[in-house]
Amino acid sequence: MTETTTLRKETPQPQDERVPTVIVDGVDIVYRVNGTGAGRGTATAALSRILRGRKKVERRAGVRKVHAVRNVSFTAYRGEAIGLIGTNGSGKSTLLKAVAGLLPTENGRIFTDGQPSLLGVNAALMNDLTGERNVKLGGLAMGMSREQVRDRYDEIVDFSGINDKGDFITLPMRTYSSGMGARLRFSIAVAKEHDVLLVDEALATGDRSFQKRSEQRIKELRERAGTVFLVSHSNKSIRDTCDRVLWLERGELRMDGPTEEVLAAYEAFTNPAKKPKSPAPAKNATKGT
Ligand SMILES: Nc1ncnc2c1ncn2[C@@H]1O[C@H](COP(=O)(O)OP(=O)(O)OP(=O)(O)O)[C@@H](O)[C@H]1O
Repeated sequence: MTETTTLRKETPQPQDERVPTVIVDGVDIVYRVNGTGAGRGTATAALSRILRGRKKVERRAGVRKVHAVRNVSFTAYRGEAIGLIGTNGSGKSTLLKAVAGLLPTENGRIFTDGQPSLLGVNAALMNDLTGERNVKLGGLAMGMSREQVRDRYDEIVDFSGINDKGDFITLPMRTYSSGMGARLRFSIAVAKEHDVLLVDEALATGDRSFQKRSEQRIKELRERAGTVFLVSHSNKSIRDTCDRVLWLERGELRMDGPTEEVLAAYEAFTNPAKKPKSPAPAKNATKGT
């Protein structure tokens, strides 16, 4: 189970002492996918899963396991912006959801300081309500008071740029393009200060000027002592926003270090043609992945 606990030390620490905000300790995450076993999806099958041992039921029902995150450990500190990179299906979103407390861990533990907030491009706003109603309800849902929402409303709408091309904020969200919807979700989420903010690809959806504003906002959030995690396939966004990068591949943590160092290794991995010239590998050498 994901645990939330206070990590601040009781005794006063020197100013430059780093304060851990997220500790991920030997974490494995496994999805279970129902296969072709009889009765799958029925109420009876669900009841029998509860009543019988998990392993036996899994075998009978043809449950397949997907081991999405494997023995991952790291510590994040207050004030850090950490990029999560890796090829498709490497476990980035899964790890982020687990840090947010939305997925249980199979092994290992996750400790967080404060309540992490996960901002994904699919974060739920209500399509039939106007942008205006969504800003208000979204703000309240994040724990802002009515006054705070009222005070910040114009700022949120301006930041989103939704009204740049006309009065769209009073139209239902279903009339927005996917980029506009993502921008509004991001703008609502960053209106509040977060202890730990988890951003899943949100930056990649906006246009360049929105990306610039988002990067600036992430920097401000960091300066106000939060920790930001950013999952992105845009190496440029990661470079512009993060000072540390975790590289996941096939669920394993391949590298954890300064942005430039990790990105250089990742770029060499994803685009070997660009690798700096090195001596030709010996014939029959095993290819690493
Ligand atoms: N709900 C799910 N049920 C079963 N398997 C899942 C589920 N979600 C993800 N997976 C599997 O877990 C693995 C990691 O997926 P995840 O979405 O975390 O990767 P990712 O690095 O975020 O990928 P991408 O860059 O494509 O968004 C993949 O093999 C994927 O198929």
